Amino acid sequence: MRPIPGSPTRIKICGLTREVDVDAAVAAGADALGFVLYPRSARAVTAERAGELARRLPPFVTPVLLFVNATDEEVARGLAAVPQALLQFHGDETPGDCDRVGRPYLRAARMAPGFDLLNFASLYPRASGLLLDAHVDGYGGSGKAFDWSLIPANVPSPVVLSGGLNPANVIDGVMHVRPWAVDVSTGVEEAKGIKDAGLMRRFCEAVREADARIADALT
Ligand SMILES: O=C(O)c1ccccc1N[C@@H]1O[C@H](COP(=O)(O)O)[C@@H](O)[C@H]1O
Repeated sequence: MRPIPGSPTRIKICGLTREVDVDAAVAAGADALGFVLYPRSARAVTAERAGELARRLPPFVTPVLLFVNATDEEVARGLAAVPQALLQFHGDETPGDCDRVGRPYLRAARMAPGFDLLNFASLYPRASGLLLDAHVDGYGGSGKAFDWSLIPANVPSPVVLSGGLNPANVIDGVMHVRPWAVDVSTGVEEAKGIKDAGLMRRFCEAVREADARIADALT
C-alpha cells in the first residue's frame, strides 16, 4: 500500500532512553518515538521508564513499545505503563501472539534474499503496518540496511522502511521505496540509546526534502 500522493512520510525515531532525547526528537519533527522493551537490547528501558518518557510526549506524537518474543505479561506491563502505545513486534511472534493482545501493532519483517514478504504480509492482515528491517544476527537495531529492491511493489499494508537509515541515505530510501513511514535508531545516535539532536534534526529535514522532491515530480 503506497502513501496517498503528496502526504508526508511519517517519521519514527526508536530506542530513546533519555528525556533530553525525547524532547529533541519531538522538536525535530518525529511523529512516533520507540521505546525498546527487550531486555537484551543495549537500548532497553523498563516499562516504568518507558511510561516516564512517554508522558513527555505532546498530542499527536505516538509512543511505540518494541517487543521481541515477550510474554503476554510483559506486553501487559508495557501497556499498563504506556496505555496509548502502538505495539511493535520485532521477534518471532506468530499472528496469534500479535492479535490476541487486541491492540494496534506493527509487525517487523526481516528482509533478505528469498524472503517472501507478500506471503508474510498475508499472515498478518490485522497489522497496522509492516516494518521492514534487515535480517541480521540478533533481532534488529543493527544499523544495517538491506537491498530495497527486495520490496515488492504491491505490499498490501503500509510499509515502514527501517534498517540502517541515516540522514545521508534516507532521501534515497524514501524516493525509492515510497514508504508510509521511516524508522531510525542507530543512524541518529552517538552511542547505543544516546541520540544526537543534530542527527535527528538532519534526518527529519532529509525526509522532508524527499517529500518535496516527490511532490515536485508530481506537478
Ligand atoms: O533497537 C534495538 O536495540 C532493537 C533490538 C531488537 C529489535 C529491534 C531493535 N530496533 C529496531 O531495529 C530497527 C532498525 O534499527 P537501525 O536504525 O538499523 O538501528 C528499527 O525498527 C528499530 O526500532
